[in-house]
Amino acid sequence: MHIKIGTRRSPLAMAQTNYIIGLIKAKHPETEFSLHPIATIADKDRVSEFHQFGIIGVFSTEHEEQLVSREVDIVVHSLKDLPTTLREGLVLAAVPEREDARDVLCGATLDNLKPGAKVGTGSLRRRAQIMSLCPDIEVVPIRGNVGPRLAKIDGEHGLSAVILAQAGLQRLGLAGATTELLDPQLFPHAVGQGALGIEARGDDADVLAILKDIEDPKARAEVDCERAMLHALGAGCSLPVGVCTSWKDGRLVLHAQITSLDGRERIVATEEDTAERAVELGLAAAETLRLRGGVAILESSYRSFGGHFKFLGA
Ligand SMILES: NCc1[nH]cc(CCC(=O)O)c1CC(=O)O
Repeated sequence: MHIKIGTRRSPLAMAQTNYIIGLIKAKHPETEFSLHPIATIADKDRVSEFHQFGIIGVFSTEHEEQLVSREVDIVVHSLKDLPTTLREGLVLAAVPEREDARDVLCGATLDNLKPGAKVGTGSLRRRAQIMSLCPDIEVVPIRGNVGPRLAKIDGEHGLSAVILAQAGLQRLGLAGATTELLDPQLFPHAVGQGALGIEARGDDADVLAILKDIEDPKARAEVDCERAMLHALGAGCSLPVGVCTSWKDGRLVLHAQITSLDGRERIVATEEDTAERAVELGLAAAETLRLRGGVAILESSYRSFGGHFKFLGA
């Protein structure tokens, strides 16, 4: 069996793709692979902030074309960057074991961020949540690969800290840069964060059978529930929706938070159910957030999209 893999060229995408090749080879040593690198919208447009792209898949649109045209057979995604609606004919074929899903600070820690300190992040969720915890700091929008983002700490932009995902740092061998793991109950992470997802064609039975062998049922239940919630809210990964999924006596517990962009308003919901009802659990959490006014906050975040080239308030 020969599997063609579509991948971005960024160090993180390459590390993730190679990791998945290793997982598949451990179960099916005879499998051969070829890599088909591609530039996504996110690679071609290095200027816009992510939320300006709206809820389209800035990392996934070109990949889905590669899959549909059969140029490639599978694509490895950071699940948090994969929209909750896939292109017709494509499926989320497998979710392997999840890495640490937490967000982290690199540079200054929460306790020693001084008033006026600058914290770098390109995500509206991280922006809203750090403003909520530390109202007197300044958030500076940054994007780019993980390495260059770390290099901005204490550099020309005067950033005291940047917020990143622990999973990405670990996959790049850069976890030594983490100075504080943020408690996900206080600082919930993005839907799907820390998990990889492999997208394939829904009718490609041979490939789907191989991919099933690297699935982790717990990780799958977690991301199914988180993604069902995000889908019901109509939100994408860059909106201020955070989650923290845990297990209690074999049951899945979903804690979710919507934060206003200025950090002043916070709507939370905590629901639990069995793993088999992961999707229903996600929908229940979305409904609770809606009843508590969370959707109104998201709608006002959407309105701040509208083609502006600066963050609201930045
Ligand atoms: N949006 C970029 C992105 N996509 C996935 C990760 C990290 C790895 C993961 O969450 O699985 C990152 C970098 C970051 O947010 O720090």
